[in-house]
Amino acid sequence: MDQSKEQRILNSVSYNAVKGDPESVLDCIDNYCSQKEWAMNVGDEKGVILDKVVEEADPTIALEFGTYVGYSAIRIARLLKPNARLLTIEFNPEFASIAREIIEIAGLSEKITIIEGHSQDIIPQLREKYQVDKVDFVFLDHWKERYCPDTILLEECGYLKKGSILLADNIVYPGAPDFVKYIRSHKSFDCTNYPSHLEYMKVEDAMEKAVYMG
Ligand SMILES: O=C(NCCCOCn1ccc2cnccc21)c1cc(-c2ccc(F)cc2)cc(O)c1O
Ligand SMILES: [Mg+2]
Repeated sequence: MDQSKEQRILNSVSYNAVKGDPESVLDCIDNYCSQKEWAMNVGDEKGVILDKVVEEADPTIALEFGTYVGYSAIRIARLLKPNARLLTIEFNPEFASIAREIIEIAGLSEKITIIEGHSQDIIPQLREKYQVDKVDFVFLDHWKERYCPDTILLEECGYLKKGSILLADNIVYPGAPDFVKYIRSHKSFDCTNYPSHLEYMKVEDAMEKAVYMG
């Protein structure tokens, strides 16, 4: 059976990256996806914005929706302080298993927990099953129509505290108009837009940061 694009990305990382070196894994994925096959990683341009917001948040508990092959999970986890951890949710089992291998190559398996399932089912389980009390940083990069309902669910479940930072990918392309409308009009969120480009393309895109004010 033909290999998937995601399997080919894993092959490239496994062959070219330096084991235990997250930067070399990120560079390998960016090189492969800009030169060989486009893939929906946040990429190196928007990745710099992600880095800056993660550094600003300096999270103890970080949450990500949309693991894919683990690129942004590695980007986030490489910046976390010693006892901090990232929980990342992926609903596609093939993607989850490929991400697990790529994260292992990056040497970040101890800091990252991949949870397989749908965000709407996992979010209510985070407290009991994953000992999560509050979430300091959330990266939204899954189905764009889930950004808004999942933000509401996070708030309703009481995971957001004063200063919790949300960062959403693909605000322009593919776009998340209902999320943007909701978050910018919500009195408890302080929003900032970061214009950028779609990963590996000249197409316009943007990220939106929303700080929860309690
Ligand atoms: O669609 C995208 N991402 C989402 C994947 C599925 O996510 C599903 N998914 C992952 C956890 C999870 C948890 N619960 C439910 C669904 C859950 C996505 C798409 C594009 C894109 C841009 C241009 C194109 F021509 C085609 C595609 C770019 C991006 O940066 C993206 O992030
Ligand atoms: Mg994205």
